[in-house]
Amino acid sequence: MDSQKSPKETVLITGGGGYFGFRLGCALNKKGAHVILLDISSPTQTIPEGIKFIHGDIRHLSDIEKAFQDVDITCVFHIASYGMSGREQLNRKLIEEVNVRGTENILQACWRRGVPSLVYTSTFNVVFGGQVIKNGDESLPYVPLHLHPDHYSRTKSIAEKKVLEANGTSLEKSNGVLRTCALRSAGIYGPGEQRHLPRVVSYIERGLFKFVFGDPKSLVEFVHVDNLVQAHILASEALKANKGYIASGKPYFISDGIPINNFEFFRPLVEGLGYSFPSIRLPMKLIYCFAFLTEMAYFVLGQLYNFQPFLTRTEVNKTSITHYFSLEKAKKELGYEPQPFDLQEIVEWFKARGHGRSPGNRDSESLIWVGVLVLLLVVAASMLLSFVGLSL
Ligand SMILES: NC(=O)c1ccc[n+]([C@@H]2O[C@H](COP(=O)([O-])OP(=O)(O)OC[C@H]3O[C@@H](n4cnc5c(N)ncnc54)[C@H](O)[C@@H]3O)[C@@H](O)[C@H]2O)c1
Repeated sequence: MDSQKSPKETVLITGGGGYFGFRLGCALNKKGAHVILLDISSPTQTIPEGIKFIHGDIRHLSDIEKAFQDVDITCVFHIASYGMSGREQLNRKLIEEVNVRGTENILQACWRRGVPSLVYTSTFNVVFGGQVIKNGDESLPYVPLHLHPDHYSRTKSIAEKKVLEANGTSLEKSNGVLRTCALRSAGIYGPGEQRHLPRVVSYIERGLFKFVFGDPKSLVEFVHVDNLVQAHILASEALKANKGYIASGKPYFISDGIPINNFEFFRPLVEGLGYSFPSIRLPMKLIYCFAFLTEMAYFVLGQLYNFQPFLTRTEVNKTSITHYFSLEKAKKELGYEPQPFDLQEIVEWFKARGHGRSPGNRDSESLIWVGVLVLLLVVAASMLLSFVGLSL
């Protein structure tokens, strides 16, 4: 989206009401593009002038077609998704409808309306299924669908394949073809992020962040929202003739390029908010059993009370098994250069909203939660011991 060359381009962002989609929309708007955000939820922030928000559900082709009508869209950024974390991970039907059927609908609309390019926001999970990966590259195979530990990752993988297979297919309204690529993102962070950070902060504040787990040497990766924005803008450029369509039909891994232990990544946030970083480390297998229990509890009790499961098994894998990837291909072909960021701006963001420890703010609620947590850990430990006993 080079403002010098193409100031009047129109882009459509599915999931543009969400954290990343909105940030991308604002960046593209600043660069001079006309931006349309399509989402079932409005952005939580004020929509800047020049950006149009359309309320629509990607599960319904008619909603998408309304958003596409009367404009010549040059690029679709397909970001909308469902089921990434917490209790959402357990709603298989909705996950499939949004991630798979929604993606099929978006492709349909691109073909019918002659949209020449589509950038899909994918995830590391399409190749990570709980196995150790060190400096993996794009030649890694997809995780076989039946081996995915969760439906979100499985459906993101199906959707990514559909998007990449659509590369080079004919458009109905013109002689051109659709060009597509996929950016496989690490875990996203940044000020105002709503999916992971508030949950982490609520655990810290409720006194539940009392232990870490897994091997301290395990390494994972994150991506600052603005690095991911940069990568998406570069990817859309790399689907154009003047860049030799270099990204056509390809996936790229995108992260900050700094493998780090998951819990160490959050240390500046914990300490910056005035809390002590936990000194207890529990075995990963115990936490995996514990996550299984919390998922079971959600299946049984979630109908009556829609609470947030403390952790899911996928989250245990994602946080404690080494998996990080090379950025070589994204750097070489897209010109991606991740900028350095730290968590200080996030600490400030939370403090400005009244978070952070004040002396003596431990209350009875946090003691109750700690009690529940300990009880579940004891049950998980006895389950683990009986599994070990059975397998001996
Ligand atoms: N957050 C992460 O750590 C992470 C990691 C890897 C990949 N990703 C991918 O990045 C993208 C953005 O993630 P995010 O953290 O900004 O998520 P988000 O939840 O903030 O944004 C997703 C948006 O999609 C919208 N949406 C859901 N169902 C929809 C539907 N049926 N129709 C229209 N819109 C719908 C939601 O309302 C939401 O605004 C997703 O594709 C996700 O799979 C995220």
